[in-house]
Amino acid sequence: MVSKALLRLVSAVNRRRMKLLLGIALLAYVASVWGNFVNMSFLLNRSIQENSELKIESRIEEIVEPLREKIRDLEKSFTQKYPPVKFLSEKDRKRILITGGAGFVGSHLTDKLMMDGHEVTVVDNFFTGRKRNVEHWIGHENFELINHDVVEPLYIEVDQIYHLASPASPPNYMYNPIKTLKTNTIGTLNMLGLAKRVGARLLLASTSEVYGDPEVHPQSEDYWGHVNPIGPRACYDEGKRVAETMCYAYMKQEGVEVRVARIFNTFGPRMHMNDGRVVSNFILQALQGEPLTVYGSGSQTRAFQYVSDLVNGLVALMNSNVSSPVNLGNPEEHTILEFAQLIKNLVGSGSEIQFLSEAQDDPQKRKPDIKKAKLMLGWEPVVPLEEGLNKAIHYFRKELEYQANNQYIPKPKPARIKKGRTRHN
Ligand SMILES: O=C(O)[C@H]1O[C@H](OP(=O)(O)OP(=O)(O)OC[C@H]2O[C@@H](n3ccc(=O)[nH]c3=O)[C@H](O)[C@@H]2O)[C@H](O)[C@@H](O)[C@@H]1O
Repeated sequence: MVSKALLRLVSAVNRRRMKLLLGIALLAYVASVWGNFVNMSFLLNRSIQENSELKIESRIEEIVEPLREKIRDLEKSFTQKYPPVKFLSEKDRKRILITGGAGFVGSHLTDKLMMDGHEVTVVDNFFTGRKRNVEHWIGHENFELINHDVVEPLYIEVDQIYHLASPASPPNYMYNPIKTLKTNTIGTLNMLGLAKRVGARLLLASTSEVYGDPEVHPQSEDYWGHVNPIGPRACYDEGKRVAETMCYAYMKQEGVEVRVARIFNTFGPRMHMNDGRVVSNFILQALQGEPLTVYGSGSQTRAFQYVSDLVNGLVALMNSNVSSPVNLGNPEEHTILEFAQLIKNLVGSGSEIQFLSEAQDDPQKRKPDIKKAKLMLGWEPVVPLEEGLNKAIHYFRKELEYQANNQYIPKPKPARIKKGRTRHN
């Protein structure tokens, strides 16, 4: 009896223990499944989180990189090195306006006046001028660049005005004759009006073209010229002639101080690749192994001056007391054919010479008489032709490389008038 009762007691205890053990095992199982689940979802969450963090990081990088680049550019512009500039006292420093200051001649004049220590304001409508020509001054405290067309009035305070704004290459000025006329007439009136208002001295960049196809050789300042008033060049030739007339009307009637430079053929770095004048055309053609295009027989003559000589002449004239017109040019005269051969040799090019039809009203002979400039300004050109040409060749070689890297090589422009509607009226 006792033993049975004992057995029952033991088995009851075991059952309870078994139940307890089973309960514990179940709990342990549930806990482990739960643990795995928590672990897995933790890992899953972490990878999702890491993934989206990566995405956010790369998005931030995308946004921030251009900003970083801007900061680098800004830092560069703060530390930009300008060409050396002289210090001028308040009394000697002038406020100078150069219209067409981003063009070929204008940008070299800008360099000289900036380096001499003056405050220079360049006004340009960028028809033939380019920002690249003056970009090395942008940000300098003495320099200002204004995108403005002189056909509209301009109100600024200046002491001197170099009025150069006008296309100067035949294909460019014939491209839109009405605009060329407006620039040289209304533009000059506006600048003379400004000179009158602020008491500034104005130098007009006139041209050897006022002598037209000359019947006097060489041309001195007292020659009145031989211009076809209705020919394709008239918009420029007559535009410049009336610009000279306006200068002397303002001088006589309003007491404006004027200077008139009659500029003969000029060449040098920063001529536009597409300029169309003979020097840039021949050099580009020779460098690219293309035929050198001679218009007519090539027996017509020109005398070429290097741009730095011209710039020195312009500054000397502006600061002189000579108010009558002065020729600025290099009297070394060559036929265009001789010139083609010289450029071919200097470039070392195998290009052929191709004779094309003659340009209408092309002056047959041109050579400046520069006695007046020598006597009254103490000025004469000093850069030998070949030295200047080598500099221009070096410049155009670099320009071709630059253009090739930018996938664009313009062909020299022929001196032909474009048909159809033109821009810039
Ligand atoms: O270079 C300049 O300073 C002058 O250029 C031009 O006068 P132009 O003498 O006709 O200038 P180019 O177009 O360079 O022509 C010079 C001669 O070369 C000839 N030429 C031009 C380009 C060409 O590819 N081939 C060629 O034989 C022309 O027919 C002309 O007889 C402008 O009309 C003047 O205002 C300006 O002062």
